[in-house]
Amino acid sequence: MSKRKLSRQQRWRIEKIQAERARRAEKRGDQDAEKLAAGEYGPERQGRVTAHFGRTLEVAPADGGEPVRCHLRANLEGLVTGDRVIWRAGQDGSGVVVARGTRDSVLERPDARGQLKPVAANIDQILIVFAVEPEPHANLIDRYLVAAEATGIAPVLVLNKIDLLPANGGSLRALLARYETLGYPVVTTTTARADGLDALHARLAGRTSVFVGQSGVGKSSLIDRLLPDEQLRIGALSEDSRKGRHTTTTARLYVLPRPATGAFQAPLADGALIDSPGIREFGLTHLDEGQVAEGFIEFRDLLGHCRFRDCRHRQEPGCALLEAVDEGRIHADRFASYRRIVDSLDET
Ligand SMILES: Nc1nc2c(ncn2[C@@H]2O[C@H](COP(=O)(O)OP(=O)(O)OP(=O)(O)O)[C@@H](O)[C@H]2O)c(=O)[nH]1
Ligand SMILES: [Zn+2]
Repeated sequence: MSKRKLSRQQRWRIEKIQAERARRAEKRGDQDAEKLAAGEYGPERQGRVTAHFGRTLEVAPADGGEPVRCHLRANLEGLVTGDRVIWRAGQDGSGVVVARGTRDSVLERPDARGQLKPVAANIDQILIVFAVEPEPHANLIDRYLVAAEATGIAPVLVLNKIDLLPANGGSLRALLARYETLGYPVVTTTTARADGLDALHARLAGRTSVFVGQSGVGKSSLIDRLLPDEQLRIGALSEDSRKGRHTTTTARLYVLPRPATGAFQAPLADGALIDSPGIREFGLTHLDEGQVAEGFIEFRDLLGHCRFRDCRHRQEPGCALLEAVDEGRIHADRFASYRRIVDSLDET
């Protein structure tokens, strides 16, 4: 079969599918309009998307209660987990989403073709999980921080498995102190003690968070402890797995239950966790050299102050960054890390 013929056939198929989709969407739109006009839907309510499967969404009512399966009005596209929406309840227990609220933040991931797609919205903080074992390199922490800074979402460093920390704190404590000096919040955790997650609970309260970090640092263990309601998670998973390969891209929002014990029990506001395998693998993708430099927060005030406008901060005279390194205002390790990350961009 010739290439041309194949592509014509493909085009015909695609057009047919699109026409069918448009027809269905129109029909659904007409039905919606009729139902909305006939008062078959209740009043407008606020909610938040907890999961999405194509054009079907799960929406948690803002005023509490079980999530409701909703479909989208024909003119709404591209909603993701975490989106704030206006929805109306139908008479059959399902609902319709009629509007999307503005987003505070969006987390994007490359899809199968390498194009960035939003996967979750309205995230307040990215929890970068590290552990005493496997021991993190400063460079790895910096990579995550740069990636987080590029999203505009606040990063938080979580050092897990502190039960394995030597009595004097070891070199890791010193490393993390450096990041605290830069202004990054650091939380330490252990799943080995009942009170090991107290500081984390406090950090999660009232915010929407995602966990990222390299394999083996304890993300699953932490999340299992935060969401002890196994049924909830297993139910969500089996539902996702029916969708086959979509599992990796479908993010789910969990409202965190209040901790049953501990000092934080009463005053905590509800927190939420958005999780998916794709989000956990979040790392350094699609950044250019400028974004990497911006991702080092102590560089920011200096950028644009080098003698040469196109300074690459290597050995140029009058480089504001190199001067700051010489004077100790930028830590030499952080600068070395910056260079390593930039060099790795050239390789890809
Ligand atoms: N000593 C100690 N071990 C822990 C702690 N938290 C988790 N672990 C162990 O570390 C190992 C890895 O934990 P996981 O929760 O699977 O790590 P993960 O980050 O989810 O790893 P991936 O699923 O590969 O991304 C397991 O054997 C856990 O039991 C902790 O606080 N202290
Ligand atoms: Zn420079």
